[in-house]
Amino acid sequence: MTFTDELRKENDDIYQLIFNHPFVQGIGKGELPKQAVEHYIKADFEFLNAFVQVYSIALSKSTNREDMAYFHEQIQFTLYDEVQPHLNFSDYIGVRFEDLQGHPLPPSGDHYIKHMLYHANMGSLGETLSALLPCPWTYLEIGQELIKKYQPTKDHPFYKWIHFYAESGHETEQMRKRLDAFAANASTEEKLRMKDAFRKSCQLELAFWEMSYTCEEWPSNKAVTQ
Ligand SMILES: Cc1ncc(CO)c(N)n1
Repeated sequence: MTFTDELRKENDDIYQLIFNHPFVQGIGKGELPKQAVEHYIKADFEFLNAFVQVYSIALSKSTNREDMAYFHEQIQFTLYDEVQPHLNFSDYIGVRFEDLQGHPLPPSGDHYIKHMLYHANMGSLGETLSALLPCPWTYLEIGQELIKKYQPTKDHPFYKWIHFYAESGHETEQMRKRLDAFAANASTEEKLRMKDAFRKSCQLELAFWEMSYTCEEWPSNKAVTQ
């Protein structure tokens, strides 16, 4: 069993909670509260900006061209290709994508990007990849699970979103291969840090869906029971 096989197995509890989350099931059913989708897009736009920054930190720590080319490609994918699923969601709520940009991240999303930035700044490249991997991996499996369960046709409102991620296997494969290579040379302590970073990112993926579904806000007189 590879290191990433182990990670997947140890975190199956969180993967299942993600698949069963009402936001994710709502994507499959093609029925979601518009406010939740709006909350998601606003947060995810900022989240993906932070993702690009994390890749850039990783790129700056790379010592060979192959790793540099890899992080460069991933930055391009996030900046240009991942706009498609956002456009699918913004079409659904009938709001221009441009109007959903520049909004501060709610607490769970903020926690998630700071978790990734922490590992990117304080840890090794292996640790950084461990914090990043649940992003492509959980979305790939969400896409695959939703196709299996709902078999969406072209007239499904989230057909493009579901197919985009169900067909993003290359992203996960590439990241797993790199992380497995780093893990092969990592000490026991570093592998423990990698496992901790991976599990917390799985948990923060789940928290991100919940944040969107409940339209989570920073505590204030609006968001706190008086
Ligand atoms: C929060 C989150 N995780 C993963 C992805 C997929 O890259 C995304 N777009 N947003």
